[in-house]
Amino acid sequence: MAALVLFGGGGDLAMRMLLPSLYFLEHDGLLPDGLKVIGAARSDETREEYVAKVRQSVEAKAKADEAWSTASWDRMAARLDYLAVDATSAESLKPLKDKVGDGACTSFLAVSPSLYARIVTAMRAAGLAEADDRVVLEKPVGRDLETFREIDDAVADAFSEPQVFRIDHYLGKETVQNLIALRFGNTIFEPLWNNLSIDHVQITVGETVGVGDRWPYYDEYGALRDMLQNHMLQLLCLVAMEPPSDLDPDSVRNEKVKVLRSLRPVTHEEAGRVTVRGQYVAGTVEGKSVAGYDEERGEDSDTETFIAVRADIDNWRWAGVPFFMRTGKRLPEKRTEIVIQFKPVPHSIFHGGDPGAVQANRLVIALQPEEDISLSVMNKRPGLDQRMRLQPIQMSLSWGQNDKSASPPRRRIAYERLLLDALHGDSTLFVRRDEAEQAWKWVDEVSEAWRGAAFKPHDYAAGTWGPPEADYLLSRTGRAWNSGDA
Ligand SMILES: NC(=O)C1=CN([C@@H]2O[C@H](COP(=O)(O)OP(=O)(O)OC[C@H]3O[C@@H](n4cnc5c(N)ncnc54)[C@H](OP(=O)(O)O)[C@@H]3O)[C@@H](O)[C@H]2O)C=CC1
Ligand SMILES: O=C1O[C@H](COP(=O)(O)O)[C@@H](O)[C@H](O)[C@H]1O
Repeated sequence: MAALVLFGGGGDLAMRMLLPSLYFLEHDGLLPDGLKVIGAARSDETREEYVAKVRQSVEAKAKADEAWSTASWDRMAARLDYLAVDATSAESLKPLKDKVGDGACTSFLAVSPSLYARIVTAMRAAGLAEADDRVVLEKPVGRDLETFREIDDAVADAFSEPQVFRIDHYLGKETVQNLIALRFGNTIFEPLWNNLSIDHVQITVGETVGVGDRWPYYDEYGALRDMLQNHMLQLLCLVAMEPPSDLDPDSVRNEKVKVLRSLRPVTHEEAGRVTVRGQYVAGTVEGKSVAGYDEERGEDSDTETFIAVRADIDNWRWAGVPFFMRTGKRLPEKRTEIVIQFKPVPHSIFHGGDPGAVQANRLVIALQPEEDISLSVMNKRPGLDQRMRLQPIQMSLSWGQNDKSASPPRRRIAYERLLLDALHGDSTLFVRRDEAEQAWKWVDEVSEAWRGAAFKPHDYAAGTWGPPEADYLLSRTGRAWNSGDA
């Protein structure tokens, strides 16, 4: 790969995530030899101004991670270039093509998705969509199945599917990949990974941040389209998919598509029972008073900033196993986790005295704030009690737990893995067109089921775990969300 072009190279995503990721890859000697990195946006800046801006952002992040080295930065700076372009105009992109030269080019569209169709059309006319070139698209592509198809048709006119890399940055997170290792690199879990042993699955993505200045985008999308359509359904797929025959992109993605196709549609009649919408009002988060969503936006809105859903997967493995998902802004904690709740023992021999003496096993795959995989198992409480007493203990299955002397590897930005894979042409951790279509189809059904006043979002105070209805979603089935205390 000769060049990586960052359209929107001066924007928030590029400055906070992409360029620091490229620096870390450079620091670890992982960038391809000779790769040029070209920022491209409309702002009229010189190369020197752009490089200085990038340095500021990268240095702060690298120093915080104790990975700053001027030698690494000098190598990275030598690759950097900038060109002022209007990426929607083929004429404007011609000088960019000259800068890229004849080698293969990967273009990352870190711009508003509303520009994607026009940009890829212009790229094609400017010679930036040749057979060896690739394009990386940020989510959300479209707002529903129809708009996804409109944009993706334009992409498909310029690039063939193997050249298209649709990013879902959750797939670049280390623990998400570790889930694949856990499931398919061990024999002990797979025989239990079905409706005979698993009671239910929970996926929580809790954020303390509010929507703030992002409301022009967010108000049109809401939590359903911003988080559930992509990150959360991807996590669900990785938990629920059948073992692929290998790790080839199509083998993995074929299995994920099968899961998405097996999701039971949410009907208008069922929506009140299996979905909960919420919107934060003023409250307190991490000790600070914060405004409600409507106040941030400046007028009333029916956009949900919280969603909880019960999804059912209609296939042999998962029949009768609900997947509960919830995500929201202004929740009490930044906590992202997958909980696999196993069934209780069929008959307890440990009775009397201890209420709930035998607790069912629980596998918690934590992605944030810490990465960890832990399994709760029952253990004898030490002592000479006449009746044997049990207690749950947490077995950590994470890296480094057995070697306390080893310092853990730096926690990588999810984009490091994904940028590297895109540069190498490996699309295993990227979303294929039919996968995105299936996810939109299910999400469109949910959105359609919400028609009518009954489905306006419930208020929840900022700093709480959403409206009480989200707890009823589980409690009415005799279950409860993981409190995260264990
Ligand atoms: N920020 C984040 O954390 C996340 C962002 N995303 C997605 O990433 C994408 C970018 O988001 P974000 O960085 O926040 O957005 P910003 O608004 O911060 O940046 C957009 C960039 O696009 C450039 N731009 C706009 N129009 C053109 C044009 N016609 N030609 C060339 N460049 C143009 C702007 O620069 P200029 O005005 O100089 O042209 C700017 O650099 C979006 O798709 C977003 O949904 C996804 C997940 C997280
Ligand atoms: O894509 C998005 O993700 C972030 C959450 O990402 P995380 O890696 O910090 O969990 C979310 O805040 C944002 O609204 C959404 O667009």
